Amino acid sequence: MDAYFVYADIANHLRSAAYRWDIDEKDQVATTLSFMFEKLQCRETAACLNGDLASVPLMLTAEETSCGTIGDTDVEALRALVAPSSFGRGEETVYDEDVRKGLEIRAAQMHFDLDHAVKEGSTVRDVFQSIAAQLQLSLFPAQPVKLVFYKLALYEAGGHFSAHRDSTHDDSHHGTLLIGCKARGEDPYQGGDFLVTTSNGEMPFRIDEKGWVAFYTDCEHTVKPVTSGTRMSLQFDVYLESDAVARPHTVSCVPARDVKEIDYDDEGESKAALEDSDDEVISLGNFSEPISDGADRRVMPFLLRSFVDKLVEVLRVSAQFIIPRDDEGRARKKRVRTSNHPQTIILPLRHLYRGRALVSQYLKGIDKLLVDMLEHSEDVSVSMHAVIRSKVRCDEDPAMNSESLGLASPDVTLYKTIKEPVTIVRRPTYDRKFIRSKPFIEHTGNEPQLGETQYLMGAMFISLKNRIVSTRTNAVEGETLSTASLEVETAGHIKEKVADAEEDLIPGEEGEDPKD
Ligand SMILES: O=C(O)CCC(=O)C(=O)O
Ligand SMILES: [Fe+2]
Repeated sequence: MDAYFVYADIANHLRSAAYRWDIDEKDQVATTLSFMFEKLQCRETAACLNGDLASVPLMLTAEETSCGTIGDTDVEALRALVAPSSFGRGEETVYDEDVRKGLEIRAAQMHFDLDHAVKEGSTVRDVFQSIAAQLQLSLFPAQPVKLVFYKLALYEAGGHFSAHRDSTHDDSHHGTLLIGCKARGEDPYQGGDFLVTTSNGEMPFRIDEKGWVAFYTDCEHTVKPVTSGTRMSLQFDVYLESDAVARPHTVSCVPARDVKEIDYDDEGESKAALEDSDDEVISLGNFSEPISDGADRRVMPFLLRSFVDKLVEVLRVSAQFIIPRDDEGRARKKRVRTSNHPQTIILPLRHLYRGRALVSQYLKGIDKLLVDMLEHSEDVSVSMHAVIRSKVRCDEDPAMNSESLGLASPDVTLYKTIKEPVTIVRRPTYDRKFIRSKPFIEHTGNEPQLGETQYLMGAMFISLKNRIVSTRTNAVEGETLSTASLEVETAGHIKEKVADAEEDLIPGEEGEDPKD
């Protein structure tokens, strides 16, 4: 059954089928967990109409003059500054019109006059501030949000950019914001559709001067070929950091908020988001995401809570070592092993994180909501690590086939094999794309050699905190312990082990697709 795997003591028992824990009836509860995990959906894009954007002037830095506004852009003035757009392929910077055909102007050559009044009583600064506040509510709840101008992109007929993820420019960089510009004296561009692929499906947008679109940096997106006209977009990087960190080209920064301040109604929409803003909200709120099949699947806060409750239940059911107590509550000396059920649950992170950004302050979407809830849980402890899963395939001798699970080091090799049994909760429609994989040994020479693939992902490790779980009657190897307490010895040993390794860990890495 694919929904859920257990790996046990793999290093020492590579070929032992006995250590594979298949799901049978008693494991229904864990299977349920996998389906519940799948149901946890969270928005990964946000978009909003904002009538004030059109009157924001675009300033050319060298001349200190404007080249019109977002709603009426002097394309001829921009043409003197444009350069062809490259993209990143692995470590290289590449020009390849099959992947990307477009022009751009870098942030150093343009800026915004933040004090300019767009209408009575409100300035360009206020316009960006309102966008940053809405991004915080919709994509980055309670996290500090900073908007930093990155570039202007210009596509003419034939221009396009095939599916890619945006390059991240720092560990704190987690989103992209786009605002379209209208070319002066031209009809609106044709073609040039903008598609964002989220883990909830594909979302189409039109990039124009009427509003803004934002998405997490690891969401793949595509600019379809422009068929006529001039398509321009202003691109901003979204950093999760306060204004104590100085960054050139910053246009706005909203500070972190106390999580408790965010007040979600029963629909999972943030009430504040709707009250604070005059803008027409297309999609706001942290828990809902209209998806492309037309269904409006919503993740209510209670779904998240019941998922965490179920996690705790599974861990309790799996509690492996129990210390029977006598009537005075003293632990009996001998520990009785009742099962080899895993005491650690591994939840793969849904998003990608670079370098050392695998920390709760930088998590995105459902990852962030889950970690926040787990960190506040009285029942479980949570830590995050890069996990590597290796599959070894031996065509000569299929009995040699094996899989192992371990912690990854910065060079994406196995750092430490996880020997304890663990449960990995996989979504039934789990998407490989979010995990980097590489075949690293080929069949070579005359000798048969193992073929091996590694998958790397960021994951949460969850285990019960050390505590008395319950006082109840429990059968232990046929013996009935009346008034016995069950004390669960947690999988803390995994956590300690990981703590030694922590310094050198690299989390879920980005793939090698075209990036910008
Ligand atoms: O212009 C756009 O809509 C976005 C372009 C883009 O994805 C990029 O330049 O990375
Ligand atoms: Fe992009």
